[in-house]
Amino acid sequence: MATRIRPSSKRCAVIGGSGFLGRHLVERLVEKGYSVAVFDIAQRYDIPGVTFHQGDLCDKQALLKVLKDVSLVFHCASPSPACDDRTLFWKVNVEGTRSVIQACQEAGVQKLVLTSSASVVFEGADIKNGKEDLPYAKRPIDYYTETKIHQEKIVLEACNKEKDFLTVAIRPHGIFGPRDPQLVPILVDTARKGKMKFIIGDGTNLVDFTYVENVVHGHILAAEHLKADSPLCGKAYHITNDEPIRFWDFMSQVLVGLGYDAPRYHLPYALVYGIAILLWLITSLLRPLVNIKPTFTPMRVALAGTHHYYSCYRAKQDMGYQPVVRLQEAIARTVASYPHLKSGS
Ligand SMILES: NC(=O)c1ccc[n+]([C@@H]2O[C@H](COP(=O)([O-])OP(=O)(O)OC[C@H]3O[C@@H](n4cnc5c(N)ncnc54)[C@H](O)[C@@H]3O)[C@@H](O)[C@H]2O)c1
Ligand SMILES: CC(C)CCC[C@@H](C)[C@H]1CC[C@H]2C3=C(CC[C@]12C)[C@@]1(C)CC[C@H](O)[C@@H](C(=O)O)[C@@H]1CC3
Repeated sequence: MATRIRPSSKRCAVIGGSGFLGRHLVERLVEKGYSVAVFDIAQRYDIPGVTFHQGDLCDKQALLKVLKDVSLVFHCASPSPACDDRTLFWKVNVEGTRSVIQACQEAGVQKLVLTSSASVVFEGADIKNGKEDLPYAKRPIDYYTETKIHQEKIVLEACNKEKDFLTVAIRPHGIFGPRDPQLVPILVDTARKGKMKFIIGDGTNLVDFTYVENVVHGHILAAEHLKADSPLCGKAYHITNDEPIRFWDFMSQVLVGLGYDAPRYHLPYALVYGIAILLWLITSLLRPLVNIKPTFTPMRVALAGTHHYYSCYRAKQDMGYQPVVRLQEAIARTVASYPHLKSGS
């Protein structure tokens, strides 16, 4: 039997490396001297020294070709939560992740770092300083999150020290920063439609928003600390900015920074949540005839009106994690990165 020569521990692949988080991760890995192969359904940029492989992670043979000479894989690919396609979520996040694991094992990859989500434990009720031992949500806030739960379980269960295949899951929450296609663009779009005048609830609910560079830092620390004798094997880790902020203060700071008015008028949480459920029911019934996407979905209202912040004590203890960019600096950098979204532009 031919023995496989172990590739350098600095040869890695980033599945989903063309995305928002993936690209920031690739850039930092290159800065740190890693040689990086990106595997993604799309190529959206070019960086010297990074090889791009266009393909679907559900295609095990295509993945195998890319993974055969890497020792470390980051899996941060997923359909966008906004795409609302249940078949695609299941195919990519669940079945596709199984094919990623098989390809890693067949190719002799030693470490797999999954980007999971803190929302795997969120059911719409307050979470204050939640630890990783909270049970998975029995009623997740949406189907995307349901598939993230399955995905995380599959990856963590695959950790096998005897087979020299180690896995870990990073659970970020509310990632933001330059080039994010989701949080700031949706917020600005909602403000431009005149729908950001209201605060849902009393406005005191605390939430984690995590700057993308801190999330990247957590991923790389996890990869570097993941060893057979380390506590990381088969575990999940919250990675946040460790500075919970009032949801509506965060939204207001971003809006005002971009030249829009901050929301001012309060609406009762239960009322808005009830209306969101009703709208969701009506639009679901009408879907065969017309595809309307409401701005205030039950999921967004739940996220906007409850506490959801998480402890990253475990990451501090096991991998020496500390955020590298503080929240106010992160907000300033983010606002400055969106000149095209400024009011009046
Ligand atoms: N953005 C957040 O707030 C947030 C929070 C917690 C967790 N996450 C997780 O972080 C990861 C990255 O999210 P993001 O915000 O960068 O999303 P993104 O949409 O910017 O990036 C996802 C990337 O995955 C790629 N991809 C999708 N389907 C694929 C497939 N079948 N094969 C290969 N590549 C595929 C896309 O082309 C894209 O480049 C995801 O796993 C997401 O669930 C995101
Ligand atoms: C219409 C307004 C009330 C809100 C406008 C901003 C929202 C679009 C974002 C505020 C919190 C964001 C968020 C996510 C998507 C965008 C928001 C709802 C996620 C659900 C995206 C998927 C991640 O896995 C979740 C996570 O656990 O980090 C995000 C949670 C926060």
